[in-house]
Amino acid sequence: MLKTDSISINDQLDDLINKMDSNGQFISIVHKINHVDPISVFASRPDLKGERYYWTSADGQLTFVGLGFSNQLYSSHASDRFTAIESALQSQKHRVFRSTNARITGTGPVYFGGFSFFDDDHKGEWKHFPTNHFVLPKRLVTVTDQGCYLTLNIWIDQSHSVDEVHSIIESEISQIESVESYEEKSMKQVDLKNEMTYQEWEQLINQAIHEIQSTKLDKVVLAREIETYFNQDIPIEKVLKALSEQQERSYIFIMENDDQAFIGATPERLVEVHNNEIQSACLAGTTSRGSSMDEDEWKAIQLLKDEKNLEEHQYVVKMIQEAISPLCDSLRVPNQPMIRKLSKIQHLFTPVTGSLKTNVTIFDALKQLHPTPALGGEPREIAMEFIKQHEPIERGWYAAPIGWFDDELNGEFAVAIRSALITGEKANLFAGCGIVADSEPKAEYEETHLKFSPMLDALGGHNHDNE
Ligand SMILES: C=C(O[C@@H]1C=C(C(=O)O)C=C[C@H]1O)C(=O)O
Ligand SMILES: [Mg+2]
Repeated sequence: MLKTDSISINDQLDDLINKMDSNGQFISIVHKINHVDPISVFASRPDLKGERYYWTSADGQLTFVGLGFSNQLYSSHASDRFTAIESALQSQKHRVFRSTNARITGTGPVYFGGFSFFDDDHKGEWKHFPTNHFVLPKRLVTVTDQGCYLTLNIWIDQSHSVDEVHSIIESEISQIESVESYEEKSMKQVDLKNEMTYQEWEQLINQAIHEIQSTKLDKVVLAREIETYFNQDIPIEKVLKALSEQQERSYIFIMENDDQAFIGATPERLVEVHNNEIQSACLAGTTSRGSSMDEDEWKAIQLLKDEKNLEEHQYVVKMIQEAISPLCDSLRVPNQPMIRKLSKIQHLFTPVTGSLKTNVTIFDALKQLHPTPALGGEPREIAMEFIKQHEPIERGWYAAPIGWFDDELNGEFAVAIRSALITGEKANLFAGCGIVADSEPKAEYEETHLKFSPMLDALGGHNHDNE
């Protein structure tokens, strides 16, 4: 029997089923399980392909695997895609049962998903990633420093017996605890297309620079896309494993919807809220890693004093500070950026921390923050218009907020960069960079090249464009 310290879950369930109204409701049963390997858990259910989610926080302390959808939140045509999700959540009532007395972050009714970059619906490549979409996984495995947990989110009504629910719990636990280690599969890239030639890129960047010099536009982030084809359906587990091994200090994510998967390893936190404490991050300004420790350090020092990169960075700091301060009782922003080193690249980084005013939620913060000038530009509206008019790709969920939240509105969102949309044998990769008055098309092109490389490496692909 599943026991809490005082009364068993069975007694509590019995009570709930007896008193429940005829509509039924979601219940969330949280149980501590033996240690499991999250990638193997993800790979263990190919039958649930199209309904699997994966998330590791950038500090590596929290990993989620979601298998099967129990509930979905979305609202097409909402004027405000962020508040619409918060309202949809409020209309759900969840009841949580725990087999330990502790309330562990990331267990219970946790929703995963994201928003599109622009607020209008898209029709092209991103058919299964609408303006907003969140799922409550049927099975959620949470791996933390304190142990592993299985949450089962199931819908019950008066027709369920306690014994039925109990046997579901037992069989799910034993299935998860007995998953076999994931064995890697191999595949080969067969083709790679650049959606834009270098000449088209150069023209686009020159046009942006011209607007920056002659209008109110200060900065605009422009992206390009490459499309790669493989000799078989891309085994997403393989890409996940490679990203997990190769990318440090990054959020590793997979969101599967129907026959598409959005995957990436992004270093950029947009917002985290935990018990009223808020954290955001300014990440903009880029250089490569050095081939020796000395060269690496030299590049970092150059980046810290490079006017053009500092300008790119400063727009982000100023805007995030202005966006969050009305939501906070207190806010801390260091006045100098530091360096954030990733496997192939280093960035200028300024952390932002604060205490939220009462009744302000993570959705309020998302609404204010997206898109920051690290992904959109400055001023926001002019930059967004420029992107819409001139960038020849569909952004979909690229560079948009993705993440999770729970029933107490704690959660974390990252911006979905260093990412790819996978559809069968095809992977569409995205990479962009901040254009300011002193930008040079060639250097910015090389910067996008660097930003593609972690995802291309994880796929086992290669880029021909500046070889
Ligand atoms: C837009 C991307 O990255 C953003 C742009 C950066 C820059 O131009 O220096 C750095 C980090 C990110 O905020 C991307 O990786 O696609
Ligand atoms: Mg840049």
